[in-house]
Amino acid sequence: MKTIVLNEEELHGVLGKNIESCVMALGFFDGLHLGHQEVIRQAKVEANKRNLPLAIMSFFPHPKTVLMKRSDFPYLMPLEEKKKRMSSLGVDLFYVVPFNHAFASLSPEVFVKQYLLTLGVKHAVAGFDFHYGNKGVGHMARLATDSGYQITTTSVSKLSRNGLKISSSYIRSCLQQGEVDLANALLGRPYQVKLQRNGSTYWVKPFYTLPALGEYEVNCQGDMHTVKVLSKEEVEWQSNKTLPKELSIHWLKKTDAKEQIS
Ligand SMILES: Cc1cc2nc3c(=O)[nH]c(=O)nc-3n(C[C@H](O)[C@H](O)[C@H](O)COP(=O)(O)O)c2cc1C
Ligand SMILES: Nc1ncnc2c1ncn2[C@@H]1O[C@H](COP(=O)(O)OP(=O)(O)OP(=O)(O)O)[C@@H](O)[C@H]1O
Repeated sequence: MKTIVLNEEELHGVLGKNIESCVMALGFFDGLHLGHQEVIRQAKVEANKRNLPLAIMSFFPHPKTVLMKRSDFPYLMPLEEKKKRMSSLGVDLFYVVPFNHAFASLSPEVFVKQYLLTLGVKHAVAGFDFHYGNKGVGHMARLATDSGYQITTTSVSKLSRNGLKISSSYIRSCLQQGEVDLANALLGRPYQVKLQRNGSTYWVKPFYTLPALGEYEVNCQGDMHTVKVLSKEEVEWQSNKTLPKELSIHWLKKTDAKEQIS
């Protein structure tokens, strides 16, 4: 999989080249949960049907950090992990567009023409609630029109669980409640976090979110352990062995009574 950070310069560079046609899935895709996996699965089917590569367009940082000025946004995974998972889902090209005020203010038509048509998109796939263009007024039902009927579309229906849309926000709220087992069910795998040793405890690495304070059973390289979340950033690891510099853990379940991060 090739990753391209698509700033203005890169885009203008692409304009001069003989760009290959593609099928593209669009969205932020934080966590790559079951809803995201379904969008990418359907996009892969469309790409295979046409014998075209599958591209993803994502954004960075998260639009809410720019539009709502949220500096403490609780990301579920860093870009590096998103890349690895995208690649294992059969994505050929991963475009990351820097999300800033200038980009956010593009009209839906200009976004579709300047970005999607320039990148050779023949078919676009996104969820029923994907929005694009200034104030988020663009949506899947008008993307074909915005492209002058050069792009066809697939709008993926809502994937729900317990009557609620599976979403990154839902997973963030599960983590905040310590409901890591429900977060795992929405992700389709145990939630993973990377930690870095800081003396006798561990700090969470950037772009991961810890669950609520308290004790949890976790899996670390196939072994079960108990850890204690001490704060939004800090984890205590109980072990008699020498502590490694870095740990990658998968959260399994909360083992004490619920406590919330205030
Ligand atoms: C060109 C462009 C401009 C956008 N402008 C706005 C905006 O002004 N206001 C807004 O709330 N969202 C805006 N969005 C963000 C979308 O609403 C949405 O958050 C983003 O495309 C990620 O999609 P997803 O959240 O469905 O993954 C824009 C998106 C694009 C692609
Ligand atoms: N449950 C779902 N069913 C169908 N499509 C979905 C679902 N969740 C997300 N999508 C689609 O996947 C793409 C990426 O979505 P996005 O990153 O906005 O996820 P989200 O989980 O809705 O995030 P958030 O909760 O932060 O709004 C978009 O095209 C979106 O419409």
